[in-house]
This record gives sequence, C-alpha cells and structure tokens, in this order.
Amino acid sequence: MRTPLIAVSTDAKDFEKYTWHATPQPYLDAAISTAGVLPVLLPSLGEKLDLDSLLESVDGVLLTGSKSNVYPALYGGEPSEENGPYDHARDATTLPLIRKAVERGVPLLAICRGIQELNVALGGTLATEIQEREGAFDHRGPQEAEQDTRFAIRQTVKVAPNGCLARIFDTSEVRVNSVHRQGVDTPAASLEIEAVADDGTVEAVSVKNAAGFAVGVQWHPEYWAHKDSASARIFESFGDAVRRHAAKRSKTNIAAE
Ligand SMILES: N[C@@H](CCC(=O)NCCCC(=O)O)C(=O)O
Repeated sequence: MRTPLIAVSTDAKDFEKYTWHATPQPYLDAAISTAGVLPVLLPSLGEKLDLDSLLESVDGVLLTGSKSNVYPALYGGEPSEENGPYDHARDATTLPLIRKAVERGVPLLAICRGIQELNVALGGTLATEIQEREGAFDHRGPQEAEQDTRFAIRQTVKVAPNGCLARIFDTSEVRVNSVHRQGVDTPAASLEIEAVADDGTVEAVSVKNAAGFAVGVQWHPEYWAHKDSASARIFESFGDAVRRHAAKRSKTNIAAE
C-alpha cells in the first residue's frame, strides 16, 4: 500500500519580500517517523483552495501550533493589538477545512492553535491570557528559553475515563508540555472534553460521534514523539486512523470502478 498523505496547516509569514507558507519541522518529523504518513503542506490561501478536492486526495489533516491567535471576531471576541499576532490567511483556511474534514470523517489531529481552531470552527469560544486567571498555572512555558526547555514536559493532565484518549493512553493521567496563553473557554457543543489540567484548563477534546479520529490537544506531542511514549502514542493512533481511512477509501474506489 502507498504511504497515505496528510494535509498539514501552514502559517502565512512575511519575510524576504514574500509571503511564505510554512510549518515547523517537528510536526513533519513526527508525521513521517511516528505516524508513518507523508505530510503535504497546505498553503493558507483560504477561498482560493478547493478543499473538497483536497479531502478527496488526503487521508488525514494535521493542524499545527503557532504563536498567532485565532482572530477573536470569529468567536464573538474583541480583537486588540496585545491579543495578536493574528494570521487571517490561516484562519480562512483551517476553519472551513476543519468543518469539512469532520463532516467527511477524514482523521484530524489538532495541536495547540489547532485545538483552539477546532473549538472555534465548531462554535466554541476562547479565553486569552489564561495565566492571569485566579488560581491558574502559567501555561506559556519558560519565556525566551531554548526550545528543549520551552517544550519540556512539566505538567500533568487528567484524562477523562472511557474517552478516546483513555483508550490511547490506557492511563488516567499523562505528563505533557505546554506553550500557550489562550485556551478553550466555552467548548463547542459537539466536542467532548478528553483531558483537563489541575487548574481546569481544557487540555484535550474529541468530536462527539465523529466518523473518524478527530482529536485536539492543547500540548505539543510532536516535539517529543521520537522519545516520549505518550507523545508517540498520539501520533501512532493518528497514523493508524489515517491508514484505516486510506484502506476504506481504496476499497470504495475499487468497488466504484
Ligand atoms: N497562540 C496560541 C496558540 C498556542 C500555540 O499553538 N503555541 C505554539 C507556540 C509555538 C512557539 O511559540 O514556538 C496561544 O498562545 O494560546
């Protein structure tokens, strides 16, 4: 069987007089080496993209983290300079992509900004500067530190019993990293909470009654997927779902011929 393709979200970034559509390498490494799938970068070109054709051609979607925040007006919030940076091109691409992937049952793994996009795409809202809430942890990670320190595993999250993450981890708690300042505020009605931090922050969700794997995590399993078993399990499970989807699609295509 051919290696299944997954579409990977990109950030639109201006530098060297061009707009570039880019994604950080750890997501690509984890997709190839741990999930066993072939990542294809999806440019953030919003309405110019034929997402239905894309989703006929790939067997999974991976939404990456990013420093940028989802534009607040998309969930009834107030945009502000402090709340930025924003990436309108990415929002215009990922939000419709999520809705279509969920509708079609294309496996979806949404990481950090990704879980926030998943929540907004399905009608939920986000809270900002969550470290300032009474009793909250600082989920941003050490500022200005080197990458291994910023992405160090330093937080415990409680996994909901009987959910899809409980099946993936087979344990009620998991140690994770954390590099974010926003979080799920009101969860979309179609999302199930799969894990929470000790300060109540939503750490993982899944889409209720999804036709395929549709999971969001607020932490960064891509960063340690090569050496941390819990991080690896998420990418392995996503890879398994992608392969199942590919096998199902190829059976349907053969039957249609
Ligand atoms: N901007 C949002 C999303 C958090 C996120 O995706 N973080 C990844 C950051 C990558 C980096 O800084 O290197 C938030 O802050 O909540």
